[in-house]
Amino acid sequence: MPPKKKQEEAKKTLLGRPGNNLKIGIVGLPNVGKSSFFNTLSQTDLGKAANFPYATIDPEEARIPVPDPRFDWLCEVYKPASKVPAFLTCIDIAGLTAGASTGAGLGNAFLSHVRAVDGIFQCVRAFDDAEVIHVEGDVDPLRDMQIISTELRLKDIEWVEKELEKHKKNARSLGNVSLADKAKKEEAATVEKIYKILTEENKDVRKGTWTNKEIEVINSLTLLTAKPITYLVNLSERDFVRKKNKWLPKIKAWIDENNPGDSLIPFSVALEERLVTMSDEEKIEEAEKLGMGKINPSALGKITTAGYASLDLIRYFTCGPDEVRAWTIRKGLKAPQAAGVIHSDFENKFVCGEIMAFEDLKEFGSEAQVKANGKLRQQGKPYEVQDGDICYWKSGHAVAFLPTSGEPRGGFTLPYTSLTLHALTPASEGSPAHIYCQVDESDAVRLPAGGVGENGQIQEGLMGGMNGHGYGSSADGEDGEEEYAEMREVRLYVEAEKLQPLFSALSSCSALHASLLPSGEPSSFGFFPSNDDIDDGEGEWSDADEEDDGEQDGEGEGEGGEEGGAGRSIDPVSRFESLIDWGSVPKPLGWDEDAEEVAARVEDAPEP
Ligand SMILES: Nc1ncnc2c1ncn2[C@@H]1O[C@H](COP(=O)(O)OP(=O)(O)OP(=O)(O)O)[C@@H](O)[C@H]1O
Ligand SMILES: [Mg+2]
Repeated sequence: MPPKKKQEEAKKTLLGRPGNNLKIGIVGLPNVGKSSFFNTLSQTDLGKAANFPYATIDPEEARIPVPDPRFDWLCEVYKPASKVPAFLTCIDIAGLTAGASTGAGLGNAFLSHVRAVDGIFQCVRAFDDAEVIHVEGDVDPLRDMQIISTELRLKDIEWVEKELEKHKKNARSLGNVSLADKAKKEEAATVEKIYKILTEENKDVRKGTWTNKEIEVINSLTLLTAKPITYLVNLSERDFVRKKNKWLPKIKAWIDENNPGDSLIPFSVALEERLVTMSDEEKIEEAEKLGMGKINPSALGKITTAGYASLDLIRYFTCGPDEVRAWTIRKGLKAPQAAGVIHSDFENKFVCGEIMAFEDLKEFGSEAQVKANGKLRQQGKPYEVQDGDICYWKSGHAVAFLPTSGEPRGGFTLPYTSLTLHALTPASEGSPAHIYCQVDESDAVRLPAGGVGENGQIQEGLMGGMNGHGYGSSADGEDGEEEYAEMREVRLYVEAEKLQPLFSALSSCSALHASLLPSGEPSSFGFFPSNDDIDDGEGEWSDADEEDDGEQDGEGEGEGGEEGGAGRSIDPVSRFESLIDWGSVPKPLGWDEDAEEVAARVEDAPEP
């Protein structure tokens, strides 16, 4: 018991709005270079190797690709048709003026824009240029930082005061008994604590020490000073190149004193503006000309990477010949929710993920080698996705893990390691009995060519519209055109006499979709004997890779198997067979040559 509790406590709730679709806002006094910085960001082609669509959502909002050498490496290796890196959504916010919290300048409108973002790039002017007017008269980054810090804190104080009032009003009606009242009191205490941090301790809310419960209260208040800040110090090109500026040490000292731990990145908008139209080679040439050495002189990649990390964002990859793509998620997300950023079906019908770490793929060189070294893992719902994971999600109503060609079980092999079973259609005129399955094509390509297992016939694209039907729908809420087509439906046609071994194999699955069951079955999970019914200690998943536990005694020994035998009260094979009138199976349209033998037998079948 105790260790479990400890573990739960170790899991810290994250500050900030929950979700994966987080935005960072560029904040600063007027005329410090925010818009120029935003423009260079939104024009930049940070993942140059990648041919991605970066989208300017509107003039003030842009999705900026976040550079990642791992992504570049994956693109090299998979050579996919489409490459989609991770993005950071950036918003250009109008300048803030002293007194904004009381309505000066754009005042509250400005602050509501800050409230709407999840993190802050604070642009600090440290360049001298008489031509560029400073609203405060002269260049003084410390004063500017103080102004912004003060305005954000004042606004938070005002906001928290209102909240305190509300709690005080309610307090009189609260008792000591009900749990709800107790929770209200706790919440009031937290609001009190937030107030003290801001007023007495003079700290930003994110610099306080909070319990998970307190963080939930903070998150519900969307406080400005709870948002992470990355300080971007805008230098003249000359100062940036020579790495010298009289303000920098002072700015660092100010941060250490006021907001210890926040990151500081010096850059030069003036230089970035010149670099933005150059190719990578030209940028390096330019750096050499400036005496900076053989480097990419731009700081934009560093900035987006820091902003992405400040929001606790990480990425996992999906890789294949069609697409290599990075998916942005919040740190700490479990597998189903992480899969859900691709498609909500992946979350709602989550089955498992086949996951390898990027480092393992890089070390072993190929997926096959990763697998051979036992580093390709099947992960279930509790798995916390790690930065750099390469994932294949499996979803569906239920998945049957069928033996692959190397490891026959119950005498049946298929060219897929897993099938999601949707429906079993009894024979009708013009069509034999078949099972609608959903297969993950990434499974198929990993297995030997040929496609058809020893005993089954898989026909794709046979019966018109419904076969080979892409399972995709909009993958990404924002740009509805991208389809996620990795999963597809196929019909699996099976010779009558081979049906029994197939069902034997299926009988080792933990669950099947309700439509596969005889009508009147109470639940899709109750069809096969549950673990409680059978005394065989079989785990929840039956997987071809799993060690045989003795129950599959027919393994590799051809037809029939012994499933449904000793210890099982239900015989799945006869149940399935009772569903189908195999005697009336006519030759299906377009039955291909591979299936000739099958077709002949089907034709020979006696008329009903
Ligand atoms: N490092 C730099 N060196 C010299 N000039 C710069 C530098 N950075 C920005 N500028 C100049 O400062 C001026 C103001 O920049 P910009 O319009 O981007 O500021 P802003 O912060 O967006 O202002 P506002 O709050 O009014 O929208 C521009 O003329 C820009 O070219
Ligand atoms: Mg601007």
